[in-house]
Amino acid sequence: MSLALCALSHTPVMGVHQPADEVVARVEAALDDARAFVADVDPDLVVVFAPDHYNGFLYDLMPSFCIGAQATAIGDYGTSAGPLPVDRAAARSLASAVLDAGVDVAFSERMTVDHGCAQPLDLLFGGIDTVPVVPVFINCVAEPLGPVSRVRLLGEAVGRAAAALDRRVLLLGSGGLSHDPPVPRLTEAPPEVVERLISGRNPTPEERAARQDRVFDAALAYAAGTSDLMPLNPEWDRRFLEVLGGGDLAQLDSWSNESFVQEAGHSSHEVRTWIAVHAALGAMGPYEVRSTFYEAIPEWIAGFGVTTAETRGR
Ligand SMILES: O=C(O)/C=C/C(=O)/C=C/C=C(\O)C(=O)O
Ligand SMILES: [Fe+2]
Repeated sequence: MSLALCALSHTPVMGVHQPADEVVARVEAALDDARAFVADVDPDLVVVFAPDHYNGFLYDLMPSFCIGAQATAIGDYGTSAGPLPVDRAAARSLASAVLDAGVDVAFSERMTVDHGCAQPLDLLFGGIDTVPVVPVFINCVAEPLGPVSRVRLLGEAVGRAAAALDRRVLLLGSGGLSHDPPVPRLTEAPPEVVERLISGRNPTPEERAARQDRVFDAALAYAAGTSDLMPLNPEWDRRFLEVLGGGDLAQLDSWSNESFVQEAGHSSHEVRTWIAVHAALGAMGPYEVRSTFYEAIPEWIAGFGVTTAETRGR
């Protein structure tokens, strides 16, 4: 049995509008480090904690958390499409254990995932179908959200259950850090967008392309300094990473949801996936960060981080 962790930001803009070559090279080097770490861990199961961006989870029924026993990726923003090789027995076992621990996780036999789940698998494994996975959805965009303490408890419960599987498990977190890309919000959107957030599954290719183009255009404006989207907050990002590295995750319980938005943008809630993976790893004892990378990358509207960690003394 072993647990290891990799957490990384995702961005729809990667490969579309690139930052300077030296920035891309630094990101690639960090991803190379992460890939080497993952190759060394040689996981036979990846538990991937990911948000969704109104592709699989909409306001017709929005759970806080959901474990998928079967899942399909839609292939947005150039990420891989198709069925994920979900380990159904492991998914059921994790879901049962998490429920037993008192965390009311939803369970799906038809989960749809988007780039939030597929991009880190593509980046680390070269595809979404190379290693058995269990996808764990964490709602990071659709307000209202529960407190981050619940995310920590979810992570701890998954970590304990994953350790009991007697497998080499990689805990993979996807999202964040500070960023405020143009993801619509129920309370502010015009009626036609509200309807899409409630029941807009399976848009036409044209509708999807228009949505994606809006994000790409927003990234261009953001990089050019002509956007009114909120600035990245590297200072906040570094403070957050420091807390995670230190292992005392309960400190984050006092960070209110409003403070995330005010200091680091609406989509900084995606760091819930980082909290979950660190809590999961920490559930089995103290851990050590093996590598960490951070850079604010306006071209990608992303405080971009990559962290690997494993149980101390492994
Ligand atoms: O316009 C929409 O409905 C959707 C927009 C997105 O999916 C934007 C995604 C942005 C990220 O995933 C990010 O974390 O920056
Ligand atoms: Fe995202």
